[in-house]
Amino acid sequence: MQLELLDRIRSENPVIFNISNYITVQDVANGLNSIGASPIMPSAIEEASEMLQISSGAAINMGSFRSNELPYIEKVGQLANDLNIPLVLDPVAVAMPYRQKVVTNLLDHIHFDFIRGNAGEIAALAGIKWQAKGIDAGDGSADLAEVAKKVAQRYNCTVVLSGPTDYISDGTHDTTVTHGTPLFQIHVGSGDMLSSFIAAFAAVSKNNYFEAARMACLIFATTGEIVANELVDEKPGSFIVALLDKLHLVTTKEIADQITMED
Ligand SMILES: Nc1ncnc2c1ncn2[C@@H]1O[C@H](COP(=O)(O)OP(=O)(O)OP(=O)(O)O)[C@@H](O)[C@H]1O
Ligand SMILES: Cc1ncsc1CCO
Ligand SMILES: [Mg+2]
Repeated sequence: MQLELLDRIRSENPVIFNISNYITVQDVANGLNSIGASPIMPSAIEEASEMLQISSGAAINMGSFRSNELPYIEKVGQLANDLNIPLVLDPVAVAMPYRQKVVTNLLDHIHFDFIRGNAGEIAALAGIKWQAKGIDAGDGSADLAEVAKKVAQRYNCTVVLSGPTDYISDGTHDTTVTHGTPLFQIHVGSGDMLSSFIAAFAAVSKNNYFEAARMACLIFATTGEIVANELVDEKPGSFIVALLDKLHLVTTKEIADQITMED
């Protein structure tokens, strides 16, 4: 278990390029900053190349794209592939038909090293029956480990299917992260933060992308769990502030202690 990837993010301070959604962009930027990475969120196609050349990871979030931005999104994906920069896709609400068409077209032209979504989103990409609900996971009865594995094999990448349990698969290896707190669900953008964190962990992982995904999930979920244990009531506003603070301060020892306490 490479918890030291957290220390490596803090010492290397990798630049992480993001196409974010406009709803949660500030949480994603502050989350990356808190963990020790350096976020950048450009929008002009003319500067995509120079911005990617200074980046060590990239995340594309499909939460609020406009159709006229699709050429920019494709260009960023192609450049990240050409430059060998680890690339994460967050296919927000991809069970909706128009988004499904756009995202599957993107996946046909660009190689994403990671896909991170909730159960409704990853089930939609797997073509498995599931009652998705907009940006939320929705309901269904599929075997989520199998759903994650199917998408990983279909797109030759590492998949993170997040939720109360995170299922991680690269098509060959599978694991789960069982830490976290339900408070993540009452803060819109927790998943968007996790997707950008995967890019930051991948940036310092020396190409061990399965471990990068596992450590991003474990450290994010466990930090949230530590914060939630200190909150008296269910307070979404206080949670995000305390989470950003703790992402900056948490040590690998605290994470190790929290997971051995439960495991
Ligand atoms: N009920 C829960 N208990 C524990 N952890 C949870 C729970 N629900 C979500 N999480 C954690 O929240 C984080 C975000 O995952 P989630 O599946 O909620 O993303 P999402 O649905 O894409 O969110 P959003 O659309 O708001 O960005 C993950 O780290 C996951 O482990
Ligand atoms: C609320 C919302 N709508 C599109 S994206 C988004 C944020 C969660 O990804
Ligand atoms: Mg989401």
